Amino acid sequence: MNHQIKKDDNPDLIEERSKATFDTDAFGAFIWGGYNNLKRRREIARYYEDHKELHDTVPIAFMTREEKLENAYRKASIFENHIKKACDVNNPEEVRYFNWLVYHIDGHPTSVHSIMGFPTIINQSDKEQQERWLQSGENREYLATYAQTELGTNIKKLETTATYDQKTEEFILNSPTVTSLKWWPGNMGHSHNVAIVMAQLWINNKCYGPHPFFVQIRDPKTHKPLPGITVGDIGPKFGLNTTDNGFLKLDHVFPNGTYVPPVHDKIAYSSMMLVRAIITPLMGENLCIGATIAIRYSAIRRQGEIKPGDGEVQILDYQTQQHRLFPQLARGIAFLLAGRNTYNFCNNVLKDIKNGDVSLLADLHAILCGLKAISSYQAELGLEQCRMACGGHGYSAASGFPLLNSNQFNGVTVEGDNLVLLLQVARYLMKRAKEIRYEIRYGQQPSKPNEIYDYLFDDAPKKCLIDQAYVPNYKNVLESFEYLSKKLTLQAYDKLEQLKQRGRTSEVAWNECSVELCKAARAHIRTFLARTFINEVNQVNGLPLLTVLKDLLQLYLFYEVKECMAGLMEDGYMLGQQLHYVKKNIYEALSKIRPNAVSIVDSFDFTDRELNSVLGRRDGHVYENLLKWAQASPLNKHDVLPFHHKYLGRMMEEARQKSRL
Ligand SMILES: CC/C=C\C/C=C\C/C=C\C/C=C/C(=O)SCCNC(=O)CCNC(=O)[C@H](O)C(C)(C)COP(=O)(O)OP(=O)(O)OC[C@H]1O[C@@H](n2cnc3c(N)ncnc32)[C@H](O)[C@@H]1OP(=O)(O)O
Ligand SMILES: Cc1cc2nc3c(=O)[nH]c(=O)nc-3n(C[C@H](O)[C@H](O)[C@H](O)COP(=O)(O)OP(=O)(O)OC[C@H]3O[C@@H](n4cnc5c(N)ncnc54)[C@H](O)[C@@H]3O)c2cc1C
Repeated sequence: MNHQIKKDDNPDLIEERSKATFDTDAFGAFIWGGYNNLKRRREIARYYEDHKELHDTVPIAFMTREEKLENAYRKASIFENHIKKACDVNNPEEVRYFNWLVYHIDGHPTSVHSIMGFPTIINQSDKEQQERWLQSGENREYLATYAQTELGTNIKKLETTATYDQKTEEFILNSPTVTSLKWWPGNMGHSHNVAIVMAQLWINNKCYGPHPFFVQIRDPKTHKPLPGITVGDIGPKFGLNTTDNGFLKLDHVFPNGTYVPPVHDKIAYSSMMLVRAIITPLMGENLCIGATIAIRYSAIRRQGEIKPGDGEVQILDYQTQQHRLFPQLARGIAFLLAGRNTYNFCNNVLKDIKNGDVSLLADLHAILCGLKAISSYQAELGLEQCRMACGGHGYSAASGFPLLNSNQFNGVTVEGDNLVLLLQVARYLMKRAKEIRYEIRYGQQPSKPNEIYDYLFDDAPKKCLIDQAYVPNYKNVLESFEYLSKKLTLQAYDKLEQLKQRGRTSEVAWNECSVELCKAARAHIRTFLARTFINEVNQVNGLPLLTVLKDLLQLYLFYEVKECMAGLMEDGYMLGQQLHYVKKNIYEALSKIRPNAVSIVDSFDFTDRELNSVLGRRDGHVYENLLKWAQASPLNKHDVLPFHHKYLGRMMEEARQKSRL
């Protein structure tokens, strides 16, 4: 049953919704982690709808950058009062959702304080510092950005220095070169007045590596930059244009403090882990939003005939359109599920770390790096497919895609370039490979058992077992991913070792294997995503929901296997006939999903505000609203543009006069 049917909606959508074979609320509860969460989302969305002061005065697409910033600041100034009424502020998902409704994809203009600056203070300060800065940070008496990236350096080699002065007992923060300027920190340009500056710590001429420092960059009252601080906005970007990403130059600035060594030398990186954990479900949500817009639009757009004489069909009936869109839906769901799992894992490990237990830190780091890299890349490609699936209207800001996709671009870069992060996964895999090749053979115990990589130590079947069974066997597909991941991991490891035996240094050998290393990392993460999706679906009771989820799972698994076919077939593990079964499973899944497609996207329960798209409107009244949208364009305030006669009008007039001569 589809709960979104309303009698005045577009008739094609009513028809689509009436065909649902499952309960959309049950699906929504599965996606958002239970019925109560679904209910809370609806209550929060209603709160947002009822409070007009939180709405945009005109569509964001029609605003200049300054207007966007002012609009975001205006909302931020009243946001704190509202959020306490709308949400349980201790529930991060409720807070995130309310933020999304109010600010949409451009984000809260103090988001870096919430997701990076302040968490760094919470997780990386001692008791005394917490007493001084926790409550005031919570109250937003100050706003802290996270200033790590520099104009031209990598993080191990950061150039910003924090030198301890024994006499004054102060740290002196300095940007010694132009390349050491902090560049990119969010909300640093104008909004925030404190920066958590990552700088190389020097004590008694000894460097202790990058450490975070709490630096007041603007006067708390006047908001003017403090002496020694040069700060500003880095200019317009592809997206996130309500975020004033900034530059910062420190000229011998003196924040005071003492040095307390952390429990692990990578604790300083824990703020990045938290954000990486947030990014994967966000990528899932973005992709599901794009798929919702494109699938609804494809259900109301009629173009061409399949059976001559039968009339124009909904473009969603074309197999090509389904093949373009449904895998995005399945991937979006896979990212949401894996993201939720690892977010919980991340919070548990961060709690352990606070108690001095860092045993799971490396496992967590690797999985977060890999998921962030795969999900952001596939979401970017997938959103582009969604845009293209909407034809010309997909290119209009009215579709929502220009804002969504241009913001999405940052996903592959923020919190570490994707390839750099895949190489971190590969580092971790090479340690497991070493255990497989040497340590276990010589009687040593492998590292602590862990569901994420145990398969690397198991003997999987040597032949692919995918067959043409009517009910697909997911275990056979999962084993194919495991086989590929293990093979690529060991191949990369053996190549590395051979190169080293031939005299290459570790670093040079690493570089010469880095494409293969990234392939191994991708295969490992694909395996994790597939396993998580299977595990989650296996926990579902209730046949109608289970059936539609299995259709999506079937599409996900076989689509991903097809993407890996070169690696699976090159050594004869998978045969040509099996590739044929894989494709058959994909096409079958597309046809099974087709009648439920609109109801599946309805199940996400996205409001029109979240979609921000005329094409994806819940009621399907696209064409009349496209006209309204165009008429609202600021250009159409004038019948004749104020500067028309100055240029084009004059040009035409002069041409007419000439031709009269
Ligand atoms: C569409 C919307 C998308 C998103 C919007 C949402 C929010 C985002 C908006 C804006 C916020 C953005 C903020 C930022 O970007 S903040 C800056 C983030 N910067 C980075 O992420 C830099 C990436 N680089 C790194 O993290 C490190 O350079 C890297 C981990 C790649 C390498 O570390 P290092 O330089 O130390 O070198 P290695 O020798 O390779 O590593 C040494 C060792 O340490 C281990 N390691 C590294 N990091 C961690 C960690 N976090 N936890 C645990 N362990 C870690 C690494 O595995 C090595 O271990 P070993 O192999 O045992 O030696
Ligand atoms: C919208 C946005 C918001 C941001 N917000 C913040 C913020 O709040 N705070 C902050 O500190 N930073 C922030 N950043 C910076 C961001 O974290 C970095 O841009 C990101 O980590 C990538 O680093 P980089 O720009 O130095 O790229 P590079 O690391 O220079 O990457 C450029 C290319 O070089 C390749 N490369 C680099 N190193 C290696 C290697 N070791 N092996 C192989 N290939 C390599 C990469 O794969 C990539 O292709 C933000 C960036 C953006 C775009």
